[in-house]
Amino acid sequence: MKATFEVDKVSVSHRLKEVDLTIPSGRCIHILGPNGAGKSTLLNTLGAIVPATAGQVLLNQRPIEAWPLPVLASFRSILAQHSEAVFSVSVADYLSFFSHDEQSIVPTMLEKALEVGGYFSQSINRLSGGERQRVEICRSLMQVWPAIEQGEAVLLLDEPLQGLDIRHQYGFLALCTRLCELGNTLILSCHDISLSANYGQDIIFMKHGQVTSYGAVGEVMTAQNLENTFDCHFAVKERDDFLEIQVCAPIVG
Ligand SMILES: Nc1ncnc2c1ncn2[C@@H]1O[C@H](COP(=O)(O)OP(=O)(O)OP(=O)(O)O)[C@@H](O)[C@H]1O
Repeated sequence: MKATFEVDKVSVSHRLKEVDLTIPSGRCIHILGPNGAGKSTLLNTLGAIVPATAGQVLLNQRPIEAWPLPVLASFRSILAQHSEAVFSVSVADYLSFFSHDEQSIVPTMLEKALEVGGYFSQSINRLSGGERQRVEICRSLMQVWPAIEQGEAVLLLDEPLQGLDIRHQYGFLALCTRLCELGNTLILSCHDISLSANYGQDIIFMKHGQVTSYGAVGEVMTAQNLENTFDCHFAVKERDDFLEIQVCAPIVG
């Protein structure tokens, strides 16, 4: 079963305004927009955490609120922007709650990208912000790992790159590409425009609770769209396979 979203004129009071989107399965979609644009709200509405006050979200033609929670939880995972406090358990114990494998706690593909094995004996509450974020990304993916292996997962990640050092940012983005190649659908919010330009397949630009532009990176990653979204001057240059994004200055007045 491949996951497809149809978002039909979805509003959430004072937070989202008449959002229309069709999101096919197997894509790696980055949501970009300034603070307060509605990125987290959109992710939470797609994930059935925040209900729409008008319009409808369909997941595989079925209203999102009509999915039984245990079924939804078997293939849809959410990484929240701020992780909840956890009891003082070791990282190994924490992750083992979400493990589907008796041989090793963390799947090899995740360990290669996130390198959490070195923290197994440490208490989760004593990790640095970035270390904790890697553990939380790992947890969110392990939660639906059988669906990921089948290429049927929907991964909704709110600012997953937050706090990651450069090595783990690139490791994680390469992992995202691999997960989408398997057929999984990945939707994440991000504040690093250059990384999104080069690692996202599709971009959703948001501002003031509305989607201002949505499409393949090559079509929508234009200086005009960036300026409209962020109120800054931009230069976009294509170099070989690489899109170079320069922020020149905020638009004044
Ligand atoms: N629980 C809530 N109840 C009411 N309004 C909220 C709630 N959470 C967020 N908002 C408001 O909704 C708007 C969109 O917030 P949202 O968190 O979706 O933005 P965002 O694009 O994810 O921002 P950021 O980049 O700062 O994380 C903001 O104006 C915010 O103040």
